[in-house]
Amino acid sequence: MPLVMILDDRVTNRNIFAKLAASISDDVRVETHGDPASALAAIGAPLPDLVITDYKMPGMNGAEFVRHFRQIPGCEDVPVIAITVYEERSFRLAALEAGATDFLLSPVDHAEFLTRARNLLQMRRQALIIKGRAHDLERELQDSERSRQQLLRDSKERLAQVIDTVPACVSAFDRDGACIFLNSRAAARFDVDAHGAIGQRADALLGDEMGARSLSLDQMVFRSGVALPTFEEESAGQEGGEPEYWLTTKSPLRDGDGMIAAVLTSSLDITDRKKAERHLVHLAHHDALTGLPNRTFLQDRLRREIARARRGDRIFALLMLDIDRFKTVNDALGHHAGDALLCAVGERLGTHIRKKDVLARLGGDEFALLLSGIRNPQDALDRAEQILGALKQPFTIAGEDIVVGASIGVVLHPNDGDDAEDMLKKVDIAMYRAKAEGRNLYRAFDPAMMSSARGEITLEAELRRALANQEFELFYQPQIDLRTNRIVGAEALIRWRHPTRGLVRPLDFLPFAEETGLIIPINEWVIAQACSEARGWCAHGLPPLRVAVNLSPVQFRNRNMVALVDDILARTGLDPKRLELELTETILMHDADAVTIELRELRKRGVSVSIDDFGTGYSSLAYVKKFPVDRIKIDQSFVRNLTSDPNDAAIVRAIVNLGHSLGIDVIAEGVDSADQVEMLRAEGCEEAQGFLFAKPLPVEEFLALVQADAAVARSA
Ligand SMILES: Nc1nc2c(ncn2[C@@H]2O[C@@H]3COP(=O)(O)O[C@H]4[C@@H](O)[C@H](n5cnc6c(=O)[nH]c(N)nc65)O[C@@H]4COP(=O)(O)O[C@H]3[C@H]2O)c(=O)[nH]1
Repeated sequence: MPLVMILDDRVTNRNIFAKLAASISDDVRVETHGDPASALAAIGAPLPDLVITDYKMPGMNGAEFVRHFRQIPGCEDVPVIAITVYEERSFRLAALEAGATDFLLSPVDHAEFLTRARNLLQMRRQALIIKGRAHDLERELQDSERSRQQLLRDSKERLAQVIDTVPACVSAFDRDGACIFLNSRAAARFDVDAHGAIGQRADALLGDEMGARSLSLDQMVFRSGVALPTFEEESAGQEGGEPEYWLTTKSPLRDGDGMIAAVLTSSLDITDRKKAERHLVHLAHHDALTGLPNRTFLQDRLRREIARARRGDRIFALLMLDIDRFKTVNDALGHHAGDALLCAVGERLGTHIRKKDVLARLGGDEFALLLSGIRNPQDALDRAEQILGALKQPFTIAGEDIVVGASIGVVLHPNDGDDAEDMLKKVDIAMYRAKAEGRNLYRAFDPAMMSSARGEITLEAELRRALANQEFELFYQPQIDLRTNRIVGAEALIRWRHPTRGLVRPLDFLPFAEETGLIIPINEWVIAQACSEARGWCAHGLPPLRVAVNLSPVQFRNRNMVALVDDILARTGLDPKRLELELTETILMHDADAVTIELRELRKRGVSVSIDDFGTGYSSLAYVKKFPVDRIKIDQSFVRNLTSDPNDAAIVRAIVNLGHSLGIDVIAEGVDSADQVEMLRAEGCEEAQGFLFAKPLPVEEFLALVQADAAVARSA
């Protein structure tokens, strides 16, 4: 039953390590100690098979503890893992010299802890078997009546036979450094003949470096008379191949007089295990899609960076970034394109980091950058600016040029936090703020952001309450026929009359509603309310105006739109011809065939369909042919500079011509000047909507405007 001894002055660590060690196998026994002195005092039969000790402890550090431990009979070759936050060579050397077998860096990665501990326990078991066999042989040597010379020759042969059965390279060298035997594995490893090797020196057999190391360690055994603790060593691979790893034990071999005749070295090839261990550790720390470090890796490096920064006056920064419009690309071009975009973003970010920085993918479209050793806070902001610039350049994905951009949050250590979780939370808040403030920008964390971040947590609850308490209302923005100058329809635009914040605009809560799925009930309310109000307008003696409502991609994906619209039209009694659904290109591109079927059904009922924000999405202009639509809405970004930018004028002309060639009407949105109207009219654009005519208006004001318009029409 293997015994694992845990030594750590912190009770939390002790408990965690004890639990981990106990999970290695059912028969493992675990003993914990809080201070080195009591751990040393408690050592007796049975001896521990593995010791895991903290390095920094009050009273005695890890190196001193190991030194004392090694002096206890039987503990010379018990494997010891030292846990240290120090990566510096000097600490490692001190612990190695004192006899530690291996290291783990604090904070300890659980997967790494388990693999190391499991391997060392297994090695220990094998080492004990080898030791037992060597011991038997030694006894035979001592008991034998034959002459010492004869005895040595016989025993060498027997030793070779026994040792040949051991799954390790085993060799013995005498005091002069000459080989007295090699087992067959060692002979094969060193590419020599086992008999021909007898009498040769270690450096001739093992190569200069390994040979010299082996000889000097043998001398230590000759001098001390005790076995060396098991240690790991690395050797150059055969024929210049990958390096090989060994777990080596060296113990004295005594003759009949009790004199040390030779040193027995057994080396177990652990190369495959090392590789498997590294692979496992790699998998646990990397993202499968991009191959970049993952969140676990980042957290680990962040903790180390904090520990290191505490000891010096270093500052470092953590940047978290989220790809703007990633969801749109994913929805429009599919998951493969989304994956390709993430890999391309990862690669581009990779060209902007230095060797000591860490670039990680945290999941979804979120990446993080740990910038270590920056000189001042401005450095971090400059780097954020550079990254924004780099990500603004288009990516070519699936043959399309895609422009994305990013929102970046920045936190600094020690100013913004002194523990990893806290820093991650704050950088997330800063990034969220960058997103909320318009995307494609960076924001450094500011404590004032904490209160608004908490506000966002309650936003979901508030939106639910708003639905239940009917805090939403619809404003209407008139749509004008440019040929007659009459109001022919209106776009319904949602507003939230918040009990304390006043009137909230849609872009301040709709993106959040999209993320949480609350957009579905909200939009259902919008369609029902718009249909119900429009149905009532005729009672005011108004002409049968068209009413347009915006649909969200989420809503189209999750709902049977035909059934929903049928139900609302039946309930409100609105003539289907008066309802228009505004869709974005994203909705059309996603699952185009299914959307087309639904749109055909809706149009059969008389409902009309328009494409909103036309020209801003990914579809080529010709793509619109595929879809059953009645109207294209030219995005306001093209209308804004229509009279000053020839490119925008050309785009508007192309859209109008396209519409006409397909028999589709065109409406321009965001029209706010008479010059724009003139140009649109000259191009043949049928309708317009914008502040020039009216802003979105509360329903009563809108009705008053339409009544006035109708009066003008009557008097004309
Ligand atoms: N600068 C300028 N702006 C003009 C002008 N004319 C109209 N606008 C604004 O442009 C937006 C037009 O609506 P949209 O493109 O569908 O863009 C809408 C739409 O995408 C979304 N939205 C509004 N209501 C709903 C809704 O009920 N459901 C869904 N799914 N989305 C909605 O929110 C967006 C913003 O709505 P609003 O804030 O009401 O902003 C409106 C409107 O006030 C102009 O001449 N100049």
